[in-house]
Amino acid sequence: MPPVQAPFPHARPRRLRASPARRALVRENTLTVDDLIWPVFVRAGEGIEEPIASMPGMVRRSIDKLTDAAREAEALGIPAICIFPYTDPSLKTADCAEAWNPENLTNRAIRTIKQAAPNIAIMTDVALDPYNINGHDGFVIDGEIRNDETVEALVKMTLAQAEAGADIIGPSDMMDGRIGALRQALESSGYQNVTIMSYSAKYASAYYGPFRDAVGASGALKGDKKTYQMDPGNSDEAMRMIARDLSEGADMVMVKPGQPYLDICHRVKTEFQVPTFAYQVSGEYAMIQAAAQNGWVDGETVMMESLLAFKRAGCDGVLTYFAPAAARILNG
Ligand SMILES: NCC(=O)CCC(=O)O
Repeated sequence: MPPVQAPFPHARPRRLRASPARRALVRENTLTVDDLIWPVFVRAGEGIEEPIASMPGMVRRSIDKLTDAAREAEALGIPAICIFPYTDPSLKTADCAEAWNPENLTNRAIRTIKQAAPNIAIMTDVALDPYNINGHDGFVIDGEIRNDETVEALVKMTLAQAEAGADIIGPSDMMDGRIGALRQALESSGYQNVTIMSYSAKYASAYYGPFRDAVGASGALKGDKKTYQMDPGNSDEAMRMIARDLSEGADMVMVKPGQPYLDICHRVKTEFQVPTFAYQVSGEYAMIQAAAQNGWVDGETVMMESLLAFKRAGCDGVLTYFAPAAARILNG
Protein backbone atom coordinates (compact mmCIF):
# COMPACT_ATOMS: atom_id res chain seq x y z
CA MET A 1 0.00 0.00 0.00
CA PRO A 2 1.43 3.40 -0.90
CA PRO A 3 1.97 5.73 2.09
CA VAL A 4 -1.10 7.86 2.84
CA GLN A 5 -0.44 11.55 3.12
CA ALA A 6 -3.06 14.23 3.69
CA PRO A 7 -3.05 17.14 1.26
CA PHE A 8 -1.40 20.39 2.35
CA PRO A 9 -1.96 22.10 4.75
CA HIS A 10 -3.25 19.09 6.73
CA ALA A 11 0.07 17.45 6.01
CA ARG A 12 3.04 19.65 6.83
CA PRO A 13 6.08 17.33 6.75
CA ARG A 14 8.13 20.08 8.40
CA ARG A 15 6.24 19.44 11.67
CA LEU A 16 8.32 16.28 12.16
CA ARG A 17 11.51 18.28 11.64
CA ALA A 18 10.55 21.12 13.96
CA SER A 19 12.76 20.19 16.95
CA PRO A 20 15.70 17.91 17.75
CA ALA A 21 13.41 15.74 19.88
CA ARG A 22 10.92 15.13 17.08
CA ARG A 23 13.69 14.55 14.55
CA ALA A 24 15.19 11.99 16.89
CA LEU A 25 11.85 10.21 17.31
CA VAL A 26 11.37 9.66 13.59
CA ARG A 27 14.97 9.08 12.50
CA GLU A 28 14.97 5.91 10.43
CA ASN A 29 18.67 4.99 10.59
CA THR A 30 21.35 5.54 13.20
CA LEU A 31 25.04 4.88 13.44
CA THR A 32 26.31 3.23 16.60
CA VAL A 33 29.77 2.26 17.82
CA ASP A 34 28.73 -1.37 17.21
CA ASP A 35 28.78 -0.67 13.47
CA LEU A 36 32.49 0.13 13.29
CA ILE A 37 35.52 -1.89 12.25
CA TRP A 38 38.83 -0.05 12.42
CA PRO A 39 41.50 -0.90 9.80
CA VAL A 40 45.01 -0.40 11.23
CA PHE A 41 48.56 -0.66 9.90
CA VAL A 42 51.34 -2.56 11.61
CA ARG A 43 55.06 -2.28 10.92
CA ALA A 44 58.27 -3.66 12.38
CA GLY A 45 60.15 -2.02 15.26
CA GLU A 46 59.29 -0.74 18.69
CA GLY A 47 57.78 2.47 19.97
CA ILE A 48 56.97 3.61 16.45
CA GLU A 49 54.00 5.64 15.23
CA GLU A 50 54.82 6.76 11.75
CA PRO A 51 52.44 9.18 9.99
CA ILE A 52 51.10 8.20 6.57
CA ALA A 53 51.33 11.30 4.38
CA SER A 54 48.46 10.39 2.05
CA MET A 55 46.13 9.49 4.96
CA PRO A 56 46.30 12.44 7.38
CA GLY A 57 45.66 11.25 10.93
CA MET A 58 46.56 7.62 10.21
CA VAL A 59 49.86 6.07 11.31
CA ARG A 60 51.77 2.83 10.94
CA ARG A 61 52.40 1.39 14.37
CA SER A 62 54.87 -1.12 15.73
CA ILE A 63 53.20 -4.02 17.56
CA ASP A 64 53.59 -2.45 21.02
CA LYS A 65 51.95 0.80 19.90
CA LEU A 66 49.28 -1.06 17.95
CA THR A 67 48.48 -3.01 21.08
CA ASP A 68 47.94 0.24 22.99
CA ALA A 69 45.70 1.45 20.17
CA ALA A 70 43.71 -1.80 20.21
CA ARG A 71 43.18 -1.40 23.96
CA GLU A 72 41.90 2.14 23.39
CA ALA A 73 39.60 0.94 20.62
CA GLU A 74 38.29 -1.80 22.91
CA ALA A 75 37.64 0.80 25.63
CA LEU A 76 35.72 2.91 23.11
CA GLY A 77 33.50 -0.11 22.40
CA ILE A 78 34.68 -0.65 18.82
CA PRO A 79 33.86 -4.32 18.10
CA ALA A 80 36.73 -5.13 15.71
CA ILE A 81 40.03 -4.02 14.25
CA CYS A 82 41.40 -5.19 10.92
CA ILE A 83 45.17 -5.55 10.65
CA PHE A 84 47.18 -4.68 7.53
CA PRO A 85 50.96 -5.16 7.50
CA TYR A 86 53.59 -2.85 6.09
CA THR A 87 56.06 -5.49 4.98
CA ASP A 88 59.76 -4.80 4.78
CA PRO A 89 60.62 -4.87 1.04
CA SER A 90 63.36 -7.43 1.76
CA LEU A 91 60.64 -9.92 2.80
CA LYS A 92 58.71 -9.62 -0.47
CA THR A 93 59.35 -12.56 -2.80
CA ALA A 94 57.80 -14.19 -5.86
CA ASP A 95 56.75 -17.21 -3.76
CA CYS A 96 55.20 -14.95 -1.06
CA ALA A 97 56.31 -17.35 1.69
CA GLU A 98 56.19 -14.62 4.33
CA ALA A 99 52.38 -14.64 3.95
CA TRP A 100 52.04 -17.92 5.88
CA ASN A 101 54.99 -17.49 8.20
CA PRO A 102 53.52 -18.05 11.70
CA GLU A 103 55.93 -15.38 12.94
CA ASN A 104 55.11 -12.70 10.38
CA LEU A 105 54.16 -9.24 11.54
CA THR A 106 50.41 -9.82 11.34
CA ASN A 107 50.50 -13.12 13.23
CA ARG A 108 52.72 -11.71 15.97
CA ALA A 109 50.42 -8.69 16.26
CA ILE A 110 47.35 -10.96 16.54
CA ARG A 111 48.90 -12.93 19.41
CA THR A 112 49.98 -9.85 21.32
CA ILE A 113 46.69 -8.00 20.89
CA LYS A 114 44.65 -11.08 21.84
CA GLN A 115 46.41 -11.12 25.20
CA ALA A 116 46.12 -7.38 25.83
CA ALA A 117 42.64 -6.67 24.46
CA PRO A 118 40.73 -9.97 24.48
CA ASN A 119 37.32 -8.42 23.86
CA ILE A 120 38.02 -6.78 20.54
CA ALA A 121 37.60 -9.05 17.53
CA ILE A 122 40.61 -9.28 15.25
CA MET A 123 40.06 -9.35 11.53
CA THR A 124 42.84 -10.09 9.08
CA ASP A 125 43.53 -9.55 5.43
CA VAL A 126 43.97 -12.60 3.21
CA ALA A 127 45.75 -11.74 -0.04
CA LEU A 128 49.33 -12.06 -1.21
CA ASP A 129 49.98 -8.44 -2.17
CA PRO A 130 51.82 -7.37 1.00
CA TYR A 131 54.30 -10.18 0.43
CA ASN A 132 54.47 -10.29 -3.34
CA ILE A 133 57.49 -8.82 -5.11
CA ASN A 134 55.21 -7.57 -7.89
CA GLY A 135 52.43 -6.21 -5.67
CA HIS A 136 49.67 -8.51 -6.93
CA ASP A 137 47.13 -10.35 -4.79
CA GLY A 138 47.98 -13.60 -6.56
CA PHE A 139 51.03 -15.43 -7.86
CA VAL A 140 52.30 -14.09 -11.14
CA ILE A 141 53.61 -16.86 -13.40
CA ASP A 142 54.64 -16.05 -16.97
CA GLY A 143 52.90 -12.70 -16.67
CA GLU A 144 49.59 -14.28 -15.64
CA ILE A 145 47.92 -13.94 -12.24
CA ARG A 146 47.32 -17.58 -11.40
CA ASN A 147 44.11 -18.45 -9.60
CA ASP A 148 44.36 -22.00 -8.28
CA GLU A 149 47.98 -21.84 -7.08
CA THR A 150 47.07 -18.62 -5.27
CA VAL A 151 44.10 -20.24 -3.53
CA GLU A 152 46.42 -22.95 -2.16
CA ALA A 153 48.67 -20.24 -0.73
CA LEU A 154 45.69 -18.37 0.74
CA VAL A 155 44.69 -21.54 2.59
CA LYS A 156 48.14 -21.69 4.24
CA MET A 157 47.95 -17.98 5.06
CA THR A 158 44.49 -18.33 6.59
CA LEU A 159 45.43 -21.30 8.74
CA ALA A 160 48.45 -19.40 10.11
CA GLN A 161 46.18 -16.47 11.00
CA ALA A 162 43.57 -18.72 12.59
CA GLU A 163 46.31 -20.44 14.59
CA ALA A 164 47.51 -17.03 15.81
CA GLY A 165 43.98 -16.27 17.04
CA ALA A 166 42.22 -14.31 14.29
CA ASP A 167 38.46 -14.09 14.78
CA ILE A 168 37.45 -12.90 11.32
CA ILE A 169 39.26 -13.79 8.13
CA GLY A 170 38.97 -11.23 5.33
CA PRO A 171 39.86 -12.66 1.93
CA SER A 172 40.42 -9.55 -0.20
CA ASP A 173 42.14 -11.22 -3.14
CA MET A 174 39.16 -11.85 -5.47
CA MET A 175 40.46 -15.22 -6.69
CA ASP A 176 37.76 -17.72 -7.71
CA GLY A 177 36.93 -20.58 -5.35
CA ARG A 178 38.82 -19.24 -2.36
CA ILE A 179 35.92 -19.02 0.07
CA GLY A 180 35.07 -22.70 -0.33
CA ALA A 181 38.72 -23.68 0.01
CA LEU A 182 39.25 -21.52 3.11
CA ARG A 183 36.03 -22.71 4.76
CA GLN A 184 36.91 -26.34 4.18
CA ALA A 185 40.45 -25.86 5.51
CA LEU A 186 39.18 -24.05 8.62
CA GLU A 187 36.60 -26.78 9.29
CA SER A 188 39.03 -29.64 8.88
CA SER A 189 41.68 -27.95 11.03
CA GLY A 190 39.46 -27.30 14.05
CA TYR A 191 38.74 -23.63 13.39
CA GLN A 192 35.03 -23.94 12.81
CA ASN A 193 34.33 -20.77 14.80
CA VAL A 194 36.49 -18.55 12.63
CA THR A 195 34.24 -16.17 10.71
CA ILE A 196 34.78 -15.33 7.06
CA MET A 197 33.97 -11.84 5.84
CA SER A 198 34.40 -12.10 2.12
CA TYR A 199 35.46 -9.13 0.07
CA SER A 200 32.86 -10.35 -2.42
CA ALA A 201 32.26 -7.21 -4.46
CA LYS A 202 35.67 -5.60 -4.61
CA TYR A 203 36.06 -3.22 -7.50
CA ALA A 204 39.23 -2.31 -9.39
CA SER A 205 39.29 1.19 -7.96
CA ALA A 206 41.58 4.20 -7.98
CA TYR A 207 40.27 5.00 -4.49
CA TYR A 208 42.83 2.53 -3.04
CA GLY A 209 45.79 4.78 -3.90
CA PRO A 210 46.59 6.09 -0.40
CA PHE A 211 46.33 2.56 1.07
CA ARG A 212 49.01 1.32 -1.30
CA ASP A 213 51.28 4.06 0.06
CA ALA A 214 50.37 3.05 3.59
CA VAL A 215 51.41 -0.58 3.09
CA GLY A 216 54.32 0.26 0.79
CA ALA A 217 52.77 -1.46 -2.24
CA SER A 218 52.55 1.46 -4.69
CA GLY A 219 56.11 1.04 -5.91
CA ALA A 220 55.85 -2.74 -6.17
CA LEU A 221 52.64 -3.03 -8.21
CA LYS A 222 53.24 -3.77 -11.86
CA GLY A 223 50.18 -3.28 -14.05
CA ASP A 224 46.68 -3.16 -12.61
CA LYS A 225 44.28 -5.52 -10.82
CA LYS A 226 41.54 -5.54 -13.44
CA THR A 227 41.78 -9.27 -14.21
CA TYR A 228 40.57 -10.12 -10.71
CA GLN A 229 38.92 -7.08 -9.15
CA MET A 230 35.54 -6.07 -10.59
CA ASP A 231 34.74 -3.61 -13.34
CA PRO A 232 33.22 -0.42 -11.83
CA GLY A 233 30.48 -0.56 -14.46
CA ASN A 234 29.00 -3.79 -13.10
CA SER A 235 26.17 -4.35 -10.64
CA ASP A 236 24.59 -7.73 -11.56
CA GLU A 237 28.05 -9.29 -11.42
CA ALA A 238 28.34 -8.17 -7.79
CA MET A 239 25.14 -10.08 -6.98
CA ARG A 240 26.60 -13.18 -8.59
CA MET A 241 29.80 -12.83 -6.54
CA ILE A 242 27.84 -12.40 -3.32
CA ALA A 243 25.66 -15.44 -4.10
CA ARG A 244 28.71 -17.52 -4.92
CA ASP A 245 30.63 -16.56 -1.77
CA LEU A 246 27.61 -17.22 0.44
CA SER A 247 27.11 -20.61 -1.17
CA GLU A 248 30.77 -21.42 -0.48
CA GLY A 249 30.50 -20.57 3.22
CA ALA A 250 31.04 -16.84 3.75
CA ASP A 251 29.38 -15.58 6.96
CA MET A 252 29.46 -11.91 6.02
CA VAL A 253 30.01 -10.10 2.76
CA MET A 254 31.63 -6.82 1.88
CA VAL A 255 31.34 -4.18 -0.81
CA LYS A 256 34.45 -2.13 -1.50
CA PRO A 257 34.95 0.84 -2.00
CA GLY A 258 32.03 2.24 -0.03
CA GLN A 259 30.48 5.55 -0.88
CA PRO A 260 30.85 5.33 -4.69
CA TYR A 261 29.17 1.88 -4.48
CA LEU A 262 26.26 2.55 -2.13
CA ASP A 263 23.89 1.29 -4.82
CA ILE A 264 25.64 -2.08 -4.60
CA CYS A 265 25.37 -2.11 -0.79
CA HIS A 266 21.65 -1.46 -1.06
CA ARG A 267 21.14 -4.17 -3.67
CA VAL A 268 23.09 -6.72 -1.64
CA LYS A 269 21.08 -6.13 1.51
CA THR A 270 17.77 -6.07 -0.34
CA GLU A 271 18.45 -9.21 -2.39
CA PHE A 272 20.26 -11.38 0.19
CA GLN A 273 19.38 -10.12 3.73
CA VAL A 274 22.78 -11.23 5.02
CA PRO A 275 25.33 -9.39 7.18
CA THR A 276 26.59 -6.75 4.75
CA PHE A 277 29.58 -4.48 5.26
CA ALA A 278 31.13 -1.67 3.28
CA TYR A 279 34.76 -0.60 3.28
CA GLN A 280 35.14 3.18 3.33
CA VAL A 281 38.54 3.01 1.69
CA SER A 282 41.65 5.14 1.94
CA GLY A 283 40.77 7.44 -0.96
CA GLU A 284 37.38 8.22 0.56
CA TYR A 285 39.07 8.94 3.90
CA ALA A 286 41.80 11.05 2.31
CA MET A 287 39.32 13.15 0.33
CA ILE A 288 37.31 14.02 3.43
CA GLN A 289 40.45 14.78 5.44
CA ALA A 290 41.96 16.91 2.68
CA ALA A 291 38.81 18.98 2.25
CA ALA A 292 38.51 19.37 6.03
CA GLN A 293 42.13 20.43 6.41
CA ASN A 294 41.58 23.09 3.78
CA GLY A 295 38.50 24.34 5.59
CA TRP A 296 36.31 23.44 2.62
CA VAL A 297 33.99 21.15 4.56
CA ASP A 298 33.23 20.61 8.23
CA GLY A 299 35.28 17.43 8.62
CA GLU A 300 33.48 15.93 11.63
CA THR A 301 30.02 16.48 10.24
CA VAL A 302 30.94 15.11 6.82
CA MET A 303 32.59 12.11 8.49
CA MET A 304 29.43 11.26 10.45
CA GLU A 305 27.19 11.88 7.45
CA SER A 306 29.36 9.64 5.26
CA LEU A 307 29.14 6.83 7.84
CA LEU A 308 25.39 7.16 8.34
CA ALA A 309 24.95 6.80 4.57
CA PHE A 310 26.18 3.19 4.86
CA LYS A 311 23.48 2.41 7.40
CA ARG A 312 20.82 4.04 5.23
CA ALA A 313 21.99 1.96 2.27
CA GLY A 314 21.40 -1.16 4.36
CA CYS A 315 24.86 -2.02 5.65
CA ASP A 316 25.24 -3.68 9.03
CA GLY A 317 28.59 -2.02 9.54
CA VAL A 318 31.51 -0.28 7.95
CA LEU A 319 35.27 -0.62 7.91
CA THR A 320 36.48 2.93 8.39
CA TYR A 321 39.71 4.68 9.28
CA PHE A 322 37.46 7.13 11.15
CA ALA A 323 36.34 4.47 13.65
CA PRO A 324 37.95 5.93 16.81
CA ALA A 325 37.01 9.52 15.92
CA ALA A 326 33.42 8.49 15.20
CA ALA A 327 33.27 6.35 18.36
CA ARG A 328 34.40 9.31 20.48
CA ILE A 329 31.56 11.43 19.08
CA LEU A 330 29.01 8.64 19.44
CA ASN A 331 30.08 7.96 23.03
CA GLY A 332 29.60 11.68 23.79
N1 LIG B 1 42.76 -5.14 0.98
C1 LIG B 1 42.60 -3.93 1.64
C2 LIG B 1 42.60 -2.75 0.76
O1 LIG B 1 42.84 -2.86 -0.42
C3 LIG B 1 42.24 -1.43 1.40
C4 LIG B 1 41.98 -0.37 0.44
C5 LIG B 1 41.92 1.04 0.96
O2 LIG B 1 41.68 1.36 2.15
O3 LIG B 1 42.10 1.89 0.11
